[in-house]
Amino acid sequence: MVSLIRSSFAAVAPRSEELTQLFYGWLFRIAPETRELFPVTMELQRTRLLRALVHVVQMVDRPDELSVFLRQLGRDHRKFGVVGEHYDKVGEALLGALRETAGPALWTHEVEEAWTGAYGIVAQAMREAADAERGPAVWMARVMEHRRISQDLAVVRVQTSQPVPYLAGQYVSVETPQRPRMWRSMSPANAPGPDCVLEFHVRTVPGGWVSRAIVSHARVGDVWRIGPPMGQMTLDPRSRSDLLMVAGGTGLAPARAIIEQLIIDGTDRKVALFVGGRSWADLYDIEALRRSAQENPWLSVVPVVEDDGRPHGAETGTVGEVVARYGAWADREITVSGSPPMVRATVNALLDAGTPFLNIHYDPYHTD
Ligand SMILES: NC(=O)C1=CN([C@@H]2O[C@H](COP(=O)(O)OP(=O)(O)OC[C@H]3O[C@@H](n4cnc5c(N)ncnc54)[C@H](O)[C@@H]3O)[C@@H](O)[C@H]2O)C=CC1
Repeated sequence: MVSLIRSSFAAVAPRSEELTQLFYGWLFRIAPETRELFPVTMELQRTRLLRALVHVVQMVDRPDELSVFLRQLGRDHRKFGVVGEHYDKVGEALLGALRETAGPALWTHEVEEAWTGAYGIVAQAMREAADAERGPAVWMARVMEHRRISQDLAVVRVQTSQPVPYLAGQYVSVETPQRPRMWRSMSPANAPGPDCVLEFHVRTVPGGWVSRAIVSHARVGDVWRIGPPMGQMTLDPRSRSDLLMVAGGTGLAPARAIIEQLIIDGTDRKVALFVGGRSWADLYDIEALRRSAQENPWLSVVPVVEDDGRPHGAETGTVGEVVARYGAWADREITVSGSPPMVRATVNALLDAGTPFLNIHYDPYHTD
């Protein structure tokens, strides 16, 4: 089943635009009521289905991780008001769109059976997790601070009335009043605490409807909706290994949350944090990080910039290149967070340096 899914998906992937248009067209035809679950403009939404599909296909031979991801996704979809029968309609639309995009030569009976079986497993895992969940589908959060760090970057702190049950390093989805129904992933930059405060670091991304609205227009008093925690880039409570964290830009947020958690736990694990920016000005939190390294001898912080950073004591290059120059870090548990190209480049540089793949943790994280 795995190889049939992979090979047929590889064949339709170059026509992803056609596939997603067909899928949504099909879905809204057979289940018109689902249209109102999506934003008014579908432009950005289209790529999201495909990304989720790619992610599932990539993990299909790693059932444990896939199952955690699907259960989180199922719980997350409760916030949309997704109900059981929507899963059947989505399956029908997905298979129909795949069949039409693939064409009869590729879409054999065996391929159809493989996809039907795989979709059944995915939908069942999501539904079961959603049905079993007793906690809230969303948390209401009030913006209590909006600090504009630069033209394109803001730090926003929100407070929920109930604790959001996340672990340091995880991310949540967020919806703001400026952009209804446009949910975006964001990693809290702080460890969970009794004050129910979550801190987010938001940089405007090109064409970023939500990120620009947050940086420029979010106000104290706004009420955001927060979805349940997602992601597997968390501390393994059984592990005693030292850590290496590689963070690019605002990908610093989850690394910062993990460091805060280690401080709370009174760790004795050594932690090396490589924090990258394109230029020195991008390393918006470097002073606080350096102070933290002075106070906590187990923490070392290495700033990395792409342009010549020597005057500031920064290393030069992309953060992945620089970290791999130090060797394989084979005895460390490793987290990588940042833009998808940065994560890809960093993981590849580490693998080339000889790092065991299983030591590297990262999440499928997109902000658009
Ligand atoms: N859990 C996670 O993984 C999180 C990810 N993010 C993501 O992090 C990103 C941060 O973006 P910005 O702050 O604009 O930082 P940025 O895109 O300017 O990247 C800064 C760092 O990443 C490296 N980098 C960027 N593109 C690269 C490439 N193609 N190959 C190799 N290295 C590359 C740069 O050399 C620099 O060290 C956003 O895409 C955001 O969605 C943010 C929070 C959490």
